[in-house]
Amino acid sequence: MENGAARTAPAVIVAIDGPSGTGKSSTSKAVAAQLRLNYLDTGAQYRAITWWMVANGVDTDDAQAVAAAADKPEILSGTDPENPTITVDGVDVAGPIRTQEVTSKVSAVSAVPEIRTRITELQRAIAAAAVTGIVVEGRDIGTTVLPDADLKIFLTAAAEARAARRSGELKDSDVKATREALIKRDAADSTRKTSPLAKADDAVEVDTTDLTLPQVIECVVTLVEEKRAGK
Ligand SMILES: Nc1ncnc2c1ncn2[C@@H]1O[C@H](COP(=O)(O)OP(=O)(O)OP(=O)(O)O)[C@@H](O)[C@H]1O
Ligand SMILES: Nc1ccn([C@H]2C[C@H](O)[C@@H](COP(=O)(O)O)O2)c(=O)n1
Repeated sequence: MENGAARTAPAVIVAIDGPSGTGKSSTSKAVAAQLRLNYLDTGAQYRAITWWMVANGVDTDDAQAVAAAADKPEILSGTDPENPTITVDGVDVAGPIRTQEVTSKVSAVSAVPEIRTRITELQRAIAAAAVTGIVVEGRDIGTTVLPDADLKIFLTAAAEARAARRSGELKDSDVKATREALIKRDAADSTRKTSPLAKADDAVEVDTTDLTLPQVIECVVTLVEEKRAGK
């Protein structure tokens, strides 16, 4: 180190993609907190714009109506992994975006190209402003939003494991119905024309089916540290 100056790690951009319930949010938040990086939940942004459409009476199955309203709501994401926030026109929507109604409509809204253009712009601006770096999780981060990310991870897990994890979060839930709903949402997200859920060619695939959450976090932290060390 020259002149006793403290060595600072270069900003690192980490993209974490994968189907629903593979552990993207839990892993990304923990990795970002451990490595003092920012964190962005892009699914929350698509949920937030879907919440706004529902709250404002827009028919979410009418792609033209959704496209016409794409620029209307102001969506702000707070990127502290210890306290991620999401507001729409100044309203905290962290709770309302997780309702069954929003979950059932978010794939249709996020398939509309004008919605993707709007949200992708927000995501790139947030990533560009992250001084120390950021972990961004979603479906198309490695392929479309941040194709030059320093590290791309694609998380997978068997549908049974994902449904069991999700059912553990929901009161009175039926694992079979949860599994079917996950598979239906993944199919819609993977087959849409614009920027579908997909693994980037240069992503590292991590199958989390038989791994505990701490094991997945450790695996990703190691991959980031190796990348930073230039290995
Ligand atoms: N490896 C794991 N083992 C057991 N449970 C896990 C594991 N990873 C995540 N979970 C749990 O599974 C649930 C879903 O995880 P999480 O929300 O992180 O997934 P996700 O991929 O972000 O899902 P979605 O895309 O639907 O938002 C949470 O309750 C989380 O604690
Ligand atoms: N980069 C992204 C992130 C999310 N979506 C869509 C598709 C998902 O079903 C939905 C909700 O995401 P979740 O909160 O479950 O991670 O949002 C997308 O199209 N692209």
